Amino acid sequence: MCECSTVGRSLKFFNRSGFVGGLGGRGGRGGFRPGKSRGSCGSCGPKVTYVPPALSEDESSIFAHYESGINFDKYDDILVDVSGHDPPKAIMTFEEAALCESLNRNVSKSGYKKPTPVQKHGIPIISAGRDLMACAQTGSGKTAAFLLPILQRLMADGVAASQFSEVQEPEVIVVAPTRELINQIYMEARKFAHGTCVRPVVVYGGISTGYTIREVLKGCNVLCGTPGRLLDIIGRGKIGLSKVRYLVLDEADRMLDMGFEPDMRKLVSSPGMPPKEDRQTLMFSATYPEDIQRLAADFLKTDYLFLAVGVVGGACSDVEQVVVQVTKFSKRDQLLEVLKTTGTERTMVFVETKRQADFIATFLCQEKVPTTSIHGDREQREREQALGDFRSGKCPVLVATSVAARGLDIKDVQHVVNFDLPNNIDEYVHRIGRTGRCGNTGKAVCFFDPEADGNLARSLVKVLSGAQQEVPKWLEEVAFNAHGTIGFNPGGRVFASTDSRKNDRTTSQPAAALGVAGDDDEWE
Ligand SMILES: Nc1ncnc2c1ncn2[C@@H]1O[C@H](COP(=O)(O)OP(=O)(O)OP(=O)(O)O)[C@@H](O)[C@H]1O
Repeated sequence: MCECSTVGRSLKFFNRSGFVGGLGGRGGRGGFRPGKSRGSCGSCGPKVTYVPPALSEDESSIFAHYESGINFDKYDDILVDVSGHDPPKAIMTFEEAALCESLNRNVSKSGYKKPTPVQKHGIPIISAGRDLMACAQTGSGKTAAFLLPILQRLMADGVAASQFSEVQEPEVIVVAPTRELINQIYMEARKFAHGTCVRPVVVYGGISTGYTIREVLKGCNVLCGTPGRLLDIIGRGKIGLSKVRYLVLDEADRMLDMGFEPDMRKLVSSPGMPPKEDRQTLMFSATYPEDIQRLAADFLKTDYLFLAVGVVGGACSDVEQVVVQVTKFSKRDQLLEVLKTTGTERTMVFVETKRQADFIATFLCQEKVPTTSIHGDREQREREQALGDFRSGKCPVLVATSVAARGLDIKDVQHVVNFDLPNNIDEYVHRIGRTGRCGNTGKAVCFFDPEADGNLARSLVKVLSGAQQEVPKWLEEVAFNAHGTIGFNPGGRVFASTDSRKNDRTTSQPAAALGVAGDDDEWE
């Protein structure tokens, strides 16, 4: 998606506010000069010339990881439901996965001792050649659940990247909705494939197309991409699809909602792409509205398996959720109050709009809170710098739009603040899932303005009770008043409870009505 259309808005804001940067000491005005590159599609505005810094080849950086937390073993208590015909038996250990030696070595260097439930079930399902729609809570290891069995198959078959081919023919395509997330998935693939002949490559908007093509032409077995850039590279004839064996949709519900669905349809109908009967299609997310599940079936073989770890769409129970009643004008002071208690602990603050992200980040900088920001109006260089400064702890506060809501796995994020609530509950579940990952605990504070957020009250109450969190009395009242008594059942579920093939009736909100990211940001 091209970002050109947003320049005018940003310029106006920056000129009026006199903002001169300070978001983590970088970025700011420089990125918004007229005439400076804003386009990512390559066909409008000046060419994007950004080339990301070379990656370290040092093993300690490739295998850097954080420790699993005190609740890691509690994953085993979560109910798992696999539906569909004849599912293979789950594995209990990585040894049972019978990974080849180099993959096994990379798994242990990554600090993985035992598989999480989505891995215990997902690995044998994928190894058995089945299509899969998998749902498991945020931070519970879905990435390795698809990467390990795929890489195992490629390694067992002796697949090797060829740098002598003008058209690269990857065996695997992984798509995800945001640049930072696809880059993270690529880094995981690179880690697990380390020291083998399998070569992952990543393509996404905001970086030089020439550089991207050169990287692809060095050899490509696992192509990770955001949809727009992926289709662009395919359209330039640099990628042949006839060898694709695996198509993975991470954040699958997002990839199939109205924002990305056309691109996904274009991808699967691109020349050379094997039909669904001749490839394995794998979908992963923590949330799956039922209508998206139905739509997803178009991409999957009819005998696909549905794996649900816990309640589909449920929030991670390792995150303590607190809801604070606010008014529009008290939010900024309350944010400062919250940040006073969190001190220098890493905190993500989610806001509704790009403009609001800049505004709040500037405000916090002025209040001497080292803060940076990430959203779709920042150049890729700035986005990566912001994430780097947040990861390193240089800026312990990151103000973000929903562009950072899904998938990002950042060490030591202890707090998530929903300064503005998103307009759909799934987005809330993903946002708070940036903390409390891999068995660690975390805290999420959400500012609830009854004037603005009343429509979310009911689903919020249900998410809270579903994750055994305290539901404030006032919130129950708001939910009750917003919807009356009929159909209001705080203890009930707002989620698609399971595989939509089991249900005749649709209970969830149509994805079309949910909109896309839940804010004004462009994701790709
Ligand atoms: N078996 C394991 N043992 C230890 N750590 C693991 C294991 N599996 C995954 N992890 C780590 O847990 C963290 C979360 O994993 P991952 O990012 O794959 O979660 P996810 O389920 O995809 O989350 P989200 O829904 O937010 O995208 C990562 O740092 C990953 O390296």
